[in-house]
Amino acid sequence: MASKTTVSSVVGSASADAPSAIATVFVGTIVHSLSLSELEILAPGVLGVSADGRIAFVERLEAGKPDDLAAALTRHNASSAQIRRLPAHTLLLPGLIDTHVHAPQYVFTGTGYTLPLLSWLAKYTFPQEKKFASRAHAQEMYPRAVRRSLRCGTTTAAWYGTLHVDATDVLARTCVKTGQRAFVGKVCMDRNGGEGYVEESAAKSLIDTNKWLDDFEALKCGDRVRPIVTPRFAVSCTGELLSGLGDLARERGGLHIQTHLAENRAECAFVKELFPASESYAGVYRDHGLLTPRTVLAHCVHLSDADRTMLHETGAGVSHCPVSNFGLDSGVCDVRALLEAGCKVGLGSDVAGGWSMSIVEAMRSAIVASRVVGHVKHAAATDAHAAKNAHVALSLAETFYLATLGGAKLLDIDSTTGNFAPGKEFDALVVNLDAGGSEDSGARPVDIFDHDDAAEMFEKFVFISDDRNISEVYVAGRRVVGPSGERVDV
Ligand SMILES: O=c1[nH]c(=O)c2nc[nH]c2[nH]1
Repeated sequence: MASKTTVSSVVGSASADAPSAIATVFVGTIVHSLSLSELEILAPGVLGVSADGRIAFVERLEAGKPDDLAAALTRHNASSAQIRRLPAHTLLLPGLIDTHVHAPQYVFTGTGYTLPLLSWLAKYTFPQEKKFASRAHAQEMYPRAVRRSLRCGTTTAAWYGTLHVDATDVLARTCVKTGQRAFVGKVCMDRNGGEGYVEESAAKSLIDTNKWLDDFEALKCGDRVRPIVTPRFAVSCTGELLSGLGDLARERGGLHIQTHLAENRAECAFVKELFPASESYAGVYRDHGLLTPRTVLAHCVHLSDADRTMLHETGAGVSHCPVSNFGLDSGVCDVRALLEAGCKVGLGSDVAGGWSMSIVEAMRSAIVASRVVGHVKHAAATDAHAAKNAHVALSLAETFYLATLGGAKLLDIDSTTGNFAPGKEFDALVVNLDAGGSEDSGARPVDIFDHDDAAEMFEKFVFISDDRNISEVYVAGRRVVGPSGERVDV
């Protein structure tokens, strides 16, 4: 499809230049995270986006005082900007961040949830991933996965591809073309793969990874789509490959790294057999130079206190994937313990271990998972005092932080995205809570009533909305999903 940028699809276009004029001003209910515990609800609020796609200002307006908006526009030199008044029952939110998702697995999402991890990999995952040896297959499937992710409001994704250099190149190009902010990884594995789905040696895997990184540089897609070094997990990588990838990430200027850690008990036992000299599964990655402040570790369900301390001390962070942890019956991650240990945490859909691309679904499941952890601890507590202090479940504000600013911190892009702090790029969702049908059709995912205030509308977004409610998606000021859900070609 031909490249097309319409005036209405761009509220600005991010560049590194000096601040530019304010192009668009949104007026309505604005919600974003200031920190783990602070959710700011501006009802009403006003947010200005510069012509360069960055957030120029965001502030509260005094309800019922129209002069307040005029004063804000004058103060910010925005009187000639386009004003977008958001209707009632509409929220302006920062874009969602999926810190762990497998693009080739999109094709079998929703199937296979009767098998545990290692059998599931053998039966579903490796046979499907193998098909991406064909570039044509990748060209057909990857746009579907990335568009679905954008449609669910994911403005940044950390994608796993497959072993194949060519197909992973297609994935990166798809992210560039569709406008999603992304990290894209060529998967590496030199043992314990499926039939015909394993690299012949550590050396070959490293040669291919270097080639893929060289190709990536040649794409010249700037910072918005970046490579991420991707050893699949310790089960499928020899020590030689793990160390080689750790060295490569360091030598190439501190590249991001992603892998899986301690998802399932059988997997943990297997890793113990494969790496008897390491202190723990987390220790395997540390011993091979893979725990850095730019490392994203998916799952982390079965960790000890010492492992959590190790993650905190190395700066490596966790992608919490609750939907997948339920889907593959892997266990329940204690996110509170990770946060208390000072670990960075974001949310991951982990399609297709997870059955949904939606980080909103991940938020709901994160709340449920955290409550389950609390009940289990409560039941195990030996006295009433211990039971009372057993656990504090994740709050709504904390969970939204994990889905946005927490994910940005985990990926080390929080100076660019994650909330609406001035200077960041405008990655945002317009959420229409009236979407899906007429008021009396019974077809709406969300029904808003007169008694619902802004906080309650936001709570309904988290607990009962679906992708029909996400009417517009912006990345760096560019609209990548349109008002009625159509894709804007970029
Ligand atoms: O949920 C998961 N999905 C995967 O593809 C995978 N590979 C290793 N470990 C994994 N866990």
